[in-house]
Amino acid sequence: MDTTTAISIQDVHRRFGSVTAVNGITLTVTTGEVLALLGPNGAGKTTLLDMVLGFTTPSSGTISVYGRAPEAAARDGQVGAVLQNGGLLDDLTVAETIRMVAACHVRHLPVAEVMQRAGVASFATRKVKKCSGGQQQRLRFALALLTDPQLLILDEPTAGMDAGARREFWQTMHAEAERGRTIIFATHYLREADDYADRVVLVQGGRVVADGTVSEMTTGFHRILSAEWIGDDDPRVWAAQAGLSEEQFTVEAERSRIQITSPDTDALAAELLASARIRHLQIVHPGIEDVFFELTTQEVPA
Ligand SMILES: Nc1ncnc2c1ncn2[C@@H]1O[C@H](COP(=O)(O)OP(=O)(O)OP(=O)(O)O)[C@@H](O)[C@H]1O
Repeated sequence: MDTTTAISIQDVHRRFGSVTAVNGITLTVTTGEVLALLGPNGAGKTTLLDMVLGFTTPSSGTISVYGRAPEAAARDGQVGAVLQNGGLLDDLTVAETIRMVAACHVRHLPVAEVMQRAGVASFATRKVKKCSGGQQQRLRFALALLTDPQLLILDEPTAGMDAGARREFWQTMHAEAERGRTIIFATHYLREADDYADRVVLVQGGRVVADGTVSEMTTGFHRILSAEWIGDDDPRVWAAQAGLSEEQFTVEAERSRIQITSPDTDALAAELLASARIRHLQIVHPGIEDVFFELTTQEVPA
C-alpha cells in the first residue's frame, strides 16, 4: 500500500435523481495534509465528504481511504468526523456523552485525555442542551478524536461560532495537525481556509475549479498598482501607449493618482519608476476572496 496517500478519489460522480451533486472529482490527499474544501452552498462538499466517510457510495468512480473501502476505514476508527448536525443527546452531560461513545469502541484514547485535547474539560459536567453552539462543536470534535484517527473530517466545524471561539477551535486543530494527522475541512469562511490549510480545493457545481496553495491560486491573478503620477506627460496617453484598457487604468484627483489593474504590475511599475513618472508606489495582491469570487462566478461547463 502507498503509505503517503490518505485518500484517493478517482472520477467520482454522485447523482440524486436529476441532481448531480458531485460531477467527476479526482483528488489525492497526502498523509499529514490539512486540506480545506471551499465552495458556495450546494457545491457538493458535504456529498463528497459523506462518500469519504462511507455514508453514501459514488454513483460511479472510486474512493479509497488508506487503501481501503471508506466504510472499512471508518469502522476501524481510522477516520473521525465532526459533522454539521451530528446527533447529540440533550440530557447527557459532556463527560457522559464522551464516556458513552467511548464504550461503543473496542479501542479508544483515555476519556480524560480526549477531553483535555478537545478543550471540553472546563464544561465537562454541563448538559449538552446548556452548551453553546461552539461548545457542542468542541464536544463533537472530542468524539471524533476518541479512536485516535489518522484522518479527521470536519464539515463546517466552526459554523455558529463567534470569531474568538473559531480562533480557539483552530488552535486546537492546529495542534492535532502537528501530530501528523490528515485533516480535511469544509468551510464557507475563506479566511479559515487561507489561515489554516496547506492546500485549498475550490469546488463548484460538483467539480474542482481550483486546487493548490493560496499563493499558487493568487499567482496569475490581477494585481492592483496605485501610485502618484509625477510625470510631465498625460497619464492617459501613457496608458493608451502601454495598451491598457479603460477598465484597467483609472486616474483620479486632478491626474495625480493612478490605478492600474493587471497581472503584470511588476513590469509596469519598473517602467514607470525608471522613467520617473510615479512615486509612492503600492502594489496590492489579490486575496483568496478575489480568487474565490472570480472562480465561483464563472460558468461551469456542462
Ligand atoms: N440526499 C439528497 N437528495 C437530493 N439532493 C441532494 C441530496 N444531498 C445533496 N443533494 C443536492 O446536491 C447538491 C450538493 O449538496 P451538498 O450538500 O453536497 O453541497 P455543499 O457544498 O455541502 O453545500 P453547503 O455549503 O450548503 O452545505 C445540492 O444541490 C443538494 O441539494
